[in-house]
Amino acid sequence: MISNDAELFYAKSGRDPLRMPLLRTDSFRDIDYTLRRQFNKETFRPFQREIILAALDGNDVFVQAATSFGKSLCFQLPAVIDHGITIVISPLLSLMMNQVEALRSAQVDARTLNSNTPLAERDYIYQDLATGHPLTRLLYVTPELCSGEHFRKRLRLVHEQKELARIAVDEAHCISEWGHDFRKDFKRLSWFRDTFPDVPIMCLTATANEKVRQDILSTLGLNHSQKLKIFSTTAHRPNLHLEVRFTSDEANDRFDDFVTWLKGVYSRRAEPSRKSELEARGERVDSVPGIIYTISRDECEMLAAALRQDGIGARPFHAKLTNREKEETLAKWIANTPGYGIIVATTAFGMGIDKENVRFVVHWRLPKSFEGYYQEAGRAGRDGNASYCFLYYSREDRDRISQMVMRDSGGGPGGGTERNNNVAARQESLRKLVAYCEDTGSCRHAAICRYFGEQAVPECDFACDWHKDPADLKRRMAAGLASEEWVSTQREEGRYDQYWSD
Ligand SMILES: Nc1ncnc2c1ncn2[C@@H]1O[C@H](COP(=O)(O)OP(=O)(O)OP(=O)(O)O)[C@@H](O)[C@H]1O
Repeated sequence: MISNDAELFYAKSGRDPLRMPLLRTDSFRDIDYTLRRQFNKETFRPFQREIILAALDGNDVFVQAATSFGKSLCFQLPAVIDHGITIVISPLLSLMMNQVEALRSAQVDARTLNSNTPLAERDYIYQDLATGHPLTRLLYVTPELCSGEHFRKRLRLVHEQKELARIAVDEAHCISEWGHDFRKDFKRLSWFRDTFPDVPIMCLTATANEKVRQDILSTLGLNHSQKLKIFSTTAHRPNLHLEVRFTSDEANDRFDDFVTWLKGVYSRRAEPSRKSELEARGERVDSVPGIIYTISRDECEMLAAALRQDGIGARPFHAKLTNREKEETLAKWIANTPGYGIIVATTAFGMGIDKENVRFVVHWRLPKSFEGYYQEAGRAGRDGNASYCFLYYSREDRDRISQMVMRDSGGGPGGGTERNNNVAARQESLRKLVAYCEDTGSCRHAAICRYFGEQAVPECDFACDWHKDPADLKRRMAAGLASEEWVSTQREEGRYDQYWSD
C-alpha cells in the first residue's frame, strides 16, 4: 500500500511505485544540499550528478569510471536520500572498513557484516534487519555472506516491508570470469534479481573491457532490464606521469635507481620557494607519500628494511602481518607520520586505498595483469595533482610472472569452462601488459584507454615517457633489457622456474 504523500511524489517525479520502495519527502531530493550537509563536498564531479539522479529514479545503473573518479558517492548519496536500506557488496574487508568508517564519521548509519564483525555488532545488525524496518542505511557485506540462507531470510523480510532500497555491487569486475579478479561467489549474486526483481541494482568498476561488462550485466540479470542506464567514462588519469624503467637480472639496479630518483625529489623540494610552499601545506621536504608494489612477502620486508637503512621512512604491508600491525601501518601512513612515508606492499594492498596525496606508485616487478597495474597505479594522485607511476620491467621477470600466473591457475586449462576462461583471460591480460611495457612507439595513456576499449585518444601533456622523449625511451629499452636470445637460453635451462611466494 502506498501512502497519499508517496503517491503524490511518484506522480510528480514520474517514478514507478511498483519499481521502488517508498520514499520520504520531496525535500530530501535536494542532492546538492545532501552533498554539502552529509558528505561535506562542495560540488559534484563530472557525471556524478547524472549517475545519482538515474539511481534515484529507480534505474539499474552500470558505472565504469576511472580510478579515483568518486564512484562510491554514486551509491552512498542515494542511500542517504532514499527510504530503506542499501546493501553494498564488496570483495575486500579493508575496503569495506574504510568506507564504513568514513560514512560513520559523516553521521551516516553504515555498518559491515563480515567474518571479522564482533558478535555484539553482528547480533545488532541481524536484529535490525529482523524488524523489517532497519535503521541501518548502508550495510556492507561480502559476496560469500549473500549466499547464506540466514542473511537471505532477513533480506526477504526487509523486502516484504518495502525497505530494500538498492543493491550496490562495488568492484563489479570480480563477477566476471573474463576479469582479472574473478571471485566465484560473485556469480551467485544473480540471486538478487531473481528474488527481488523490483529492487534496483547498481554496479561499479574501474576495470572492465566489453566482454567483462557484458558478463557482469548478464550475471546480474541486467542485460534485459528495461530500466538499465550505462555510464562509461574514460579510464584516463591525466595527472599520472607514466613511465617504464627497463632492467635485467644482471644489472640488478632497481634499488640504486629508485633511491637516486627519490633523493632527487627531496632535493628539489628543499629549494627555498618550494620548501616554504610545502611547509605552508604542512608537508615535509624529506618525505613524499608513496607506495612500492613488490611481488612477494620476502621482497617486501627486505626492501622496506633496506630503505630504512638508507634513512627513508618505509614500512612493509602484506597479508602475513597481524591485523593490528596492518591497521597501525595504514593509520600512520594516512596521517603522514614521520617514518611512514612509503608503504612497501604486496598486492594485499590495493583496491580501494584512498589516500589523496600519494605522490608516487612504483611497481618493483611486473604486475600479474593489466587491470592490476591500472588499479594499483590509480592509488596515486587522487587529489588531482601530478604524481609519478613507474614500473621496473625486465624480461626475466616477464618469464617468472608468466610461470606464477600458470601456477595460480592450476597449471593451465582443464577444470570447467569458467576456470578455463579465467585462465585464458589472465594470460591475455599479462600478454597485453608485456606488450605495453615493450611498446616504444606510442603514448602510455592512449595504450591504457585502448586496452579498456576506448576509441578516442586521450590528451597527454608530456605525462608519459614516450611523449617526454621518444628517442630516449627507445635507447633506454635497448640498453636496459636482456636480449631475447639470452633470456630464452636461460629459460630453457630452467633458470626462471623458481618464483616468489606472495
Ligand atoms: N564530488 C566530490 N568532491 C570532492 N571529492 C570527492 C567527490 N566525490 C568523491 N570525492 C572523493 O574522491 C575520492 C575518491 O573516491 P572513491 O574512493 O569513491 O573513488 P573510486 O571511483 O571508487 O576509485 P577507485 O576505483 O580508484 O577505488 C574520495 O576521497 C572521495 O571522498
